Amino acid sequence: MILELNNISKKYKNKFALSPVDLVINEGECIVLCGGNGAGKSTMIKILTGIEKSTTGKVTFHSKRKKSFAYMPDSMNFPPEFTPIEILQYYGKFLDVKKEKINQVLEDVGLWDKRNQRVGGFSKGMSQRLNLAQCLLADTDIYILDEPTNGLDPYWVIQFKQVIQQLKEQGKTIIVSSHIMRDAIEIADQVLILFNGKVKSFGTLDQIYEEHACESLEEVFLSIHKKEQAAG
Ligand SMILES: Nc1ncnc2c1ncn2[C@@H]1O[C@H](COP(=O)(O)OP(=O)(O)OP(=O)(O)O)[C@@H](O)[C@H]1O
Repeated sequence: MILELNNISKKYKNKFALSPVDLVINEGECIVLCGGNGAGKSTMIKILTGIEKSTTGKVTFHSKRKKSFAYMPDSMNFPPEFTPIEILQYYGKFLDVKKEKINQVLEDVGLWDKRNQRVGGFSKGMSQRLNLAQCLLADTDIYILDEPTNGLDPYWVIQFKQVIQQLKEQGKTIIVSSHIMRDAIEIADQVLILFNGKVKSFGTLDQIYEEHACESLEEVFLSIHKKEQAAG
């Protein structure tokens, strides 16, 4: 196991954004946190990364590295007057990253040709790819990505999935949040389904389909939705 959540919960005022959850994540797996708007995906990610303090419980990283995870937030406001290369060099200094790695990451996210352009003129998708690039700079065991495919066009969604595949081949652990079920189907080893701050399922797609007697994630979501509505 590389990451452990024990009795993690988050309450804002009187409402649970995340009801208490225990979770074990194994090394080398890609976990997709799936759920609709307000399900608790970002809350869980923020607790994992330490951005938010949990109301109860403890997160334990079992990585032996100094930097135990890299993080891609759902959006980043990069200083508009800087260029991708300047921004990645800045991050690279803290991470002790070599120039070659910065160049490689810029290639991987398709920003090599734009490396000297000011990011103030970037589209949402280009900024999101730079956001992914800053996350990929770190050589670490766990990559935590919050809605990484947001704003990406279909070509870059496919490229993103290839980047994830490469990380998996290197034995990295990846935690991705997404409300796009196709993302989960294509990249997840295990899917965690959140609904109204509650973990409704955690397992492989086959396990989840069996548990809910469904044949697709869409059906699983509809079935959870119906049950929750019926329960009031
Ligand atoms: N800082 C906050 N203060 C109060 N409530 C919050 C705060 N952050 C999140 N919430 C609430 O917690 C719940 C879960 O929100 P969260 O952002 O984790 O959902 P999400 O699954 O990431 O949704 P989305 O796909 O819409 O981004 C929501 O009801 C949200 O309104």
